[in-house]
Formats: sequence, structure tokens, C-alpha cells
Amino acid sequence: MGKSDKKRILLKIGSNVLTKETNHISRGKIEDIACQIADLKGNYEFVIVTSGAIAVAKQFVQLESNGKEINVKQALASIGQPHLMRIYQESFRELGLLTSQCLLSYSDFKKEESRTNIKNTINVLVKNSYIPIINENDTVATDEIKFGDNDKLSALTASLLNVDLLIIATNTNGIYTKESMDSESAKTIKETSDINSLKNQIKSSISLHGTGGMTTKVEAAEIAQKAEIETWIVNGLADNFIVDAINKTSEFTKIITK
Ligand SMILES: Nc1ncnc2c1ncn2[C@@H]1O[C@H](COP(=O)(O)OP(=O)(O)O)[C@@H](O)[C@H]1O
Ligand SMILES: N[C@@H](CCC(=O)OP(=O)(O)O)C(=O)O
Repeated sequence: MGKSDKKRILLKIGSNVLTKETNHISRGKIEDIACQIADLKGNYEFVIVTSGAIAVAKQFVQLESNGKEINVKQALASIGQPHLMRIYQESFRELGLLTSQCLLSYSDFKKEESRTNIKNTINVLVKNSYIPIINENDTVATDEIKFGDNDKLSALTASLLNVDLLIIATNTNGIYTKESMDSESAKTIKETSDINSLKNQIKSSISLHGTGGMTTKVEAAEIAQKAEIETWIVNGLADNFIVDAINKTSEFTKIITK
């Protein structure tokens, strides 16, 4: 089953966007995303990779540890994921948008049969107007929680589905030049195809709920570029950030194909 005439966007939403940099998941942000998808659905179809399961659980539970931090995070993800999906489902349904959940792990991308199944399942969902909402299967995926690889997951999914565009929503106006990053007027790198030059601009800082920082986003862009997919790194904290990026009325980083 092939793609429709609509442009397919893989939208990755980071924990900081979903919490609007607080300790609580923001229903308002999820509603903002739903509104934009409803506005754009005539011309675009969306597949979402969302973080936030751990962040949503942390807001109402503290777990006794068995000594390994990673197991606590996995347990938190297991508690938070159904809550996260409930908020997506309720907010999207208000606007007539249908949602579904897919939990994936890296090993799934290594097996040809699993790759085919992921592709076919998502194509059936999208063809039937369901928006697949993907997260890492954190119960089995320890590396993901350690390295913040929902960025990588989004790039692998984008490549597998051969989407037209990968949008990574984070808490900055894209990638800033290294020297301007901590100043009042951080300067966004607007467009480049040069991944190595971007790697030189990265600082080691990571935001409140984030995991991989900008490093994993640039690595994701590299994976997408190899699959000839353009990546946009946009500020998901702003209202209407997808529509504004498409209309070129916001500042963000475009990593174009070679
Ligand atoms: N050159 C750069 N430009 C912008 N942000 C950068 C840069 N280098 C490092 N960062 C850090 O990357 C963070 C975004 O990644 P992360 O905290 O993992 O968020 P997310 O939850 O969206 O994945 C920014 O808040 C910033 O601290
Ligand atoms: N699977 C985890 C994702 C953690 C993660 O990668 O976070 P982020 O760096 O905000 O994309 C969760 O849902 O909490």
C-alpha cells in the first residue's frame, strides 16, 4: 500500500515541549498540536513520535528504587505512557482526529520482517485517517532512556516510512551558533546540508526533562539526510509552531539534503 498525495510529516515532540518546561505535562500543548494537525490535514498527513511518558508519571508518583536508576525510569515510563496516550486521545478526539499507539524498540528496526510489519501497520493506520503516535517501548529499551534516542527513533521511523519531512520539536529556535547560544540574542543557523559543521556548534547542555540534547537531534538529521529526507528543528514551545514553520514565519534550522 503506497502513500497518498498528501505530504507526510514525521513530527517528533520532546519532553520539554510537552511539559512546556514545567514538571507537569501540558494539555494545552497537546491541544495546540491537535489544532495545527486539524488545520493542515487537507494537505499533510502526520505520524507522531512522542516523548513524555516518564515526565507525565513523575508528576504524580515517586517510586521506590531497586537500586538501578534505569529500572525506575522504565517503571515510570510504563506508568506514564497510558496517561500520555489518554491526553492525546482526548485532545485529538475533540477536533475529530483519531489516534493510535505504536511502541517500538531498536531491535525492531534491525529485523526485516519487523520493519515490513511496522511499515504496513502504519500505512494502514494513516490510510484510515488514524494518527500513529509512537514512543519507544521503554520496558525493553534501556539505551533509549540513557541516551535520549527518541530523536534517533524518529529518524529511523522517518526513513522506514520514507516521509517527506522530519520535524523535531524542541525548546530552542533550532540550532544556535555555539558562541551566541548563551547570549541574549542567540543566533539560529537557518539552513545547511553540512552535518559536520552543525556538530561543531553543539554544546553539552540538556534541558530539564531532555535526554540527548542537540547531539541526538543532529545525529537524527544525519540519518534522515542519508534517506534524502529534510529535517527541521523547530521551537515546539511556541503556539502554532508547525504552521509557522511551514509558512516560514518562525526561526528554525533546516537541514537540507545534499
Ligand atoms: N547549538 C545549540 N543550539 C541549541 N540548543 C543546544 C545547542 N547545543 C546544545 N543545546 C541544548 O539542547 C537542548 C535540547 O535538547 P533536549 O534537552 O534533549 O530536549 P528535548 O526534550 O526536546 O529532546 C537545548 O535546550 C540546549 O540546552
Ligand atoms: N521514551 C521516553 C523518552 C525520553 C526522551 O527521549 O526524551 P526527549 O529527549 O525529550 O525526546 C519517555 O517517553 O519519557
